Amino acid sequence: MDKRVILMVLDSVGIGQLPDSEKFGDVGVNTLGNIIKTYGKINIPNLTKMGIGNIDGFNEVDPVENPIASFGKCSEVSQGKDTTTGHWEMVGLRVDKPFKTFPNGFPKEIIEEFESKTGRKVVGNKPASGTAILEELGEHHMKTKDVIVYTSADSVFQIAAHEEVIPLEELYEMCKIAREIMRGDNAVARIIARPFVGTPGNFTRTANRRDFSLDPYEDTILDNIKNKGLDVIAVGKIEDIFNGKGITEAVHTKSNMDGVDKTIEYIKKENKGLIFTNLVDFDSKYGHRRNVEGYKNAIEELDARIPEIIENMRDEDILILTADHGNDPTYKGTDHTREYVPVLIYGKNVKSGVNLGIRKTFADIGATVADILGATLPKNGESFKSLILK
Ligand SMILES: O=P(O)(O)O[C@H]1O[C@H](CO)[C@@H](O)[C@H]1O
Ligand SMILES: [Mn+2]
Ligand SMILES: [Mn+2]
Repeated sequence: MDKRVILMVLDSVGIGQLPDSEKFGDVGVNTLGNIIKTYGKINIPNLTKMGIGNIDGFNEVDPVENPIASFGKCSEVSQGKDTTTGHWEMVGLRVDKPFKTFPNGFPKEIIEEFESKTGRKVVGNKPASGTAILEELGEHHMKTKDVIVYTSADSVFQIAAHEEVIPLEELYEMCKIAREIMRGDNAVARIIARPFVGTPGNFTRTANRRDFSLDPYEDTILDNIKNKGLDVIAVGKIEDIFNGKGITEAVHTKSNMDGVDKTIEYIKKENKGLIFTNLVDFDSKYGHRRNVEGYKNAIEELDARIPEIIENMRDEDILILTADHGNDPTYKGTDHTREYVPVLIYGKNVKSGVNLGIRKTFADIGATVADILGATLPKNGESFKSLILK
């Protein structure tokens, strides 16, 4: 049987400050570590067995004697701490020039162009937390049908609209118009549709969020794997993060647990190559909301599903758990945090207990995946396949 890799990104589950985190305004950040510290201990027996506590410098979980996985952590070299940057680096691209951000909102000309092309007026136009801005402007939007445009510390142009006020299709259409406007000098990493429902004081965002990314500017290992005739199956927001480039099949998800379900469904199916999953609730539902308890519960909930993932794997399958940046819910503000990400690799054909140390770049993961699948290696990153395969 062909080898298959299941690469699962636990969105924002970082494991501690990088040497350059201070430059990003992040001191003492440690998403998983600080959550554990808040409670003394959390219930993650499976991550513990895999060796999360054996990772160099991650001291919030006690190391185990015989971890069932190989373990390590990766540094981010790209100049950013957002989802796009993290995932692109992971598959072999380096983002040397940070994506453009708009800390004072978007220039007047951009808003005017957007208004004239969409036929809708804009309110907001500033950096904001997505839930706070609904409290502030949701009611106004419902009365006037003006759309709420906002940004954040990330390179994003976000459009919020009530699903019963503006049909989803129109919202997605507006995102496509914004995507065309926000290119060249104004190339934001993502345009994001933020539909919501409910009544003033009780608004909730729905799972119909869509991200409209830029194309990765070069081929990644996803293209290399696809070009070999293998499957590249995207679960959750992976398809959006790469704007579909290098992906052969995709499914969107409603929640972390739905993401795990759909990943397991694909593990059970006949396919070969890569199953690439992103579990975004950690980040969007808990990290940005600075909801420590919610984040802790979400990690415990994921941990509890690990045995089921493993039981469904074929002998040739290789599972990699990692993350794309941090989002420490105990830290000030509501933004991502610059952190190391964990790497845990498990499979019947993978050696257990190998310490992969501190890898210089997330791209080591992509290089290793390409190497395992016999695809062209990325320009960046060093494969550690020879260290881990039996
Ligand atoms: O506050 P919300 O809308 O969840 O925004 C968060 O989600 C967006 C994309 O990750 C970023 O802007 C981030 O700040
Ligand atoms: Mn992310
Ligand atoms: Mn985020």
